[in-house]
Amino acid sequence: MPKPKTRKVLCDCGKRFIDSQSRSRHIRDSPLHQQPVTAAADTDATPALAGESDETQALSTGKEIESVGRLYTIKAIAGKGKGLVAATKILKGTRILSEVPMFRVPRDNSDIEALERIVAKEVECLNMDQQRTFFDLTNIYGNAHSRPLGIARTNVLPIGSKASSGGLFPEASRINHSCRHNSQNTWNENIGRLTIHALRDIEEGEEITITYLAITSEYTDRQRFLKEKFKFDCKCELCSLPRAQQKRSDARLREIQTIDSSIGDFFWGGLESERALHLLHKMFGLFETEDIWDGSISRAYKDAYDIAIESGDKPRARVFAERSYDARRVIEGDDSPVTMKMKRVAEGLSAEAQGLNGVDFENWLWMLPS
Ligand SMILES: C[S@@+](CC[C@H](N)C(=O)[O-])C[C@H]1O[C@@H](n2cnc3c(N)ncnc32)[C@H](O)[C@@H]1O
Repeated sequence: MPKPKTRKVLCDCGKRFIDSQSRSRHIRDSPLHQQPVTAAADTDATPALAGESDETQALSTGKEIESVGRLYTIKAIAGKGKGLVAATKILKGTRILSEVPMFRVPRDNSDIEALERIVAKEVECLNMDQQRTFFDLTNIYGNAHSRPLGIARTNVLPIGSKASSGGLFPEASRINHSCRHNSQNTWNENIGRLTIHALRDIEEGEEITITYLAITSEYTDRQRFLKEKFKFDCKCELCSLPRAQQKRSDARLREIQTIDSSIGDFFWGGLESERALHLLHKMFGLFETEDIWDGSISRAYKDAYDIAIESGDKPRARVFAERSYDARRVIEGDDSPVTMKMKRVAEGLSAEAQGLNGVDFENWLWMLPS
């Protein structure tokens, strides 16, 4: 009976888990990882935008809001209220926007009256322009709360490494959801701003989207969650696939989750490192077919790094650490604490030339037969 290893699986929020399955459950269920919200927007409103985001200080131009940096425009989008649309081609890894919040609120909703008081006080402290921006944001809570609280709960985005608070953002809170999102929102503690990065090249005129889902689940689960929490039927590219393709996509997403769960077995001695790497290699293939380019990529490379380190395999660990770092730079930038940490990890391991290239190198890396 192999002796269980004690190495833990680290979540982006800083919590440690005994295996990847527990981490996945935590990501799925924890409010820490829940994304923003909203309701149908009134498309005629013309908000004055706060001038706190450097790339995107905005000018009101009638029904559309143009950004000075010209990376995006805020405009009405059929069936979605307002949203952000690329004003030019945006390359993968570009920081599309970085914003300080208008104000922060605790994400613990257990004492709703206390929360209501906090929000009311924060709104009172905003200047006139900021108040206009705030009150133009959408409110999916109708009369269930006061309007300020409804808006705050609808649009709050996670802040901080533990995401115990959330922020209200003049522009980032306008970003709509897609299950095949092309951008990623991250709180960057080093610069005290929320950043939005392009996960892939985004064409001029294409909508900029993030995901409101903690993990990409199957079609029916996605639809149920988005309807319950965000009050809309998702008709994104993935959700609009013909039924047969939808089923194949669901099967791939299930397989990704199964592999993610089994990787944890390695750390308990229930899976050989070679088998664990083969599974991760398969998962990368599934990511590619499913067009997934988000934090899953850097997390999977980090898992591969952990496996190599646990096996005392520094040459592979170095390559996986570098790849995790590269993937992290794309979604968060060089100045994020997580990226910087991964860079230090990679640099702490010496590079060993394998004398291999292309397919041969990949076969060596993933322990595949040549
Ligand atoms: C945080 S807000 C996004 C900005 C919002 N569209 C606005 O006009 O301010 C989230 C809300 O936008 C709408 N929304 C977001 N993504 C959507 C989508 N893919 N399809 C339809 N509506 C969407 C929903 O009403 C959702 O509750």
